[in-house]
Amino acid sequence: ERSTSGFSYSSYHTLEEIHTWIDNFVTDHSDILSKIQIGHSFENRSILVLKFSTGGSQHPAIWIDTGIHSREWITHATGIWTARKIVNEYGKDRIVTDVLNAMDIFMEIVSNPDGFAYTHSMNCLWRKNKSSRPGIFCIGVDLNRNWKSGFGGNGSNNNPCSETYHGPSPQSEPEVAAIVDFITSHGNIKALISVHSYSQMLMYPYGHSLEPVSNQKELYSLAKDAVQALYEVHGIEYIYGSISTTLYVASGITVDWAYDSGIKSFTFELRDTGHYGFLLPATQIIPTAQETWMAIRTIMEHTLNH
Ligand SMILES: CS(=N)(=N)C[C@@H](Cc1ccccc1)C(=O)O
Ligand SMILES: [Zn+2]
Repeated sequence: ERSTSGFSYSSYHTLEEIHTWIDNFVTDHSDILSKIQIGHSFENRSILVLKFSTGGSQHPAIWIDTGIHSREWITHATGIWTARKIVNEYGKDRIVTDVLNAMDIFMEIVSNPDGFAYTHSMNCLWRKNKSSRPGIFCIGVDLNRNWKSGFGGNGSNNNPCSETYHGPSPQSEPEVAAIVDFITSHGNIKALISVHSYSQMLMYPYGHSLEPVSNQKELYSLAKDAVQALYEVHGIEYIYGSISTTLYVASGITVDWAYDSGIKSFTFELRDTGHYGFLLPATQIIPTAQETWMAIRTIMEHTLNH
């Protein structure tokens, strides 16, 4: 009898429900799972990371974050389903078993806990975190513009009332600093996947510049394979390419910082293409998670072998 047996993987959940699920899920799978607190949010909520590990010390690892933009609820739900998929597939699926026998996986499901709580209480379309500073009367920094690479450049905004406000300085936000500190001190993260919604895209750096990254061919080819694996599940079509050429120029973003730190980095924009947008019905959670998993699994396999 799993203590998570009452949890619905086909529903959206509150922060408290997710934190309770994390505790129960770790208890149910304590042989392979542990919970790490990497910091606190601006409003002093715990920032939690799931660690999937079969042992060893400082295994090369893969980082996955969801929910950096709090209104993108499909991403947290996809993260939760993916976490269960990983533990269920270990020992069954050859790729997952090979990956976890050689690598660790770190997954941060609620990467913006203050904003996420706010989407449940006050404003379901809140995107930023909830930081405030003296003399500034608009709240929140865009946690996907607060990273060092290209900080303050085009595709970010220095107006605190903007949805893409980059904050006063790189890593000024505790939610970003916690990830930077964790990944930097770990020192052996090989790949990073940062999950957003919506648009149905799989992208890689750079966002801050139109210039191609040095291993553009590798990332393009992997994105192509991942998008094909995703398509084969439910026939959903993604476009793929570098962020700046596929979507728009955006500066101070997670994946550019990761890439500049020597990490192969990708970012997803999950379903849909705008019909429901951020308010994607819960009936699409499992189909979205199932197809996204096949793309993530493709990226994991490549990371293991390259
Ligand atoms: C709709 S949205 N806010 N997820 C779009 C998201 C696109 C993006 C993702 C990753 C890196 C750069 C840019 C953003 O502007 O932050
Ligand atoms: Zn987003």
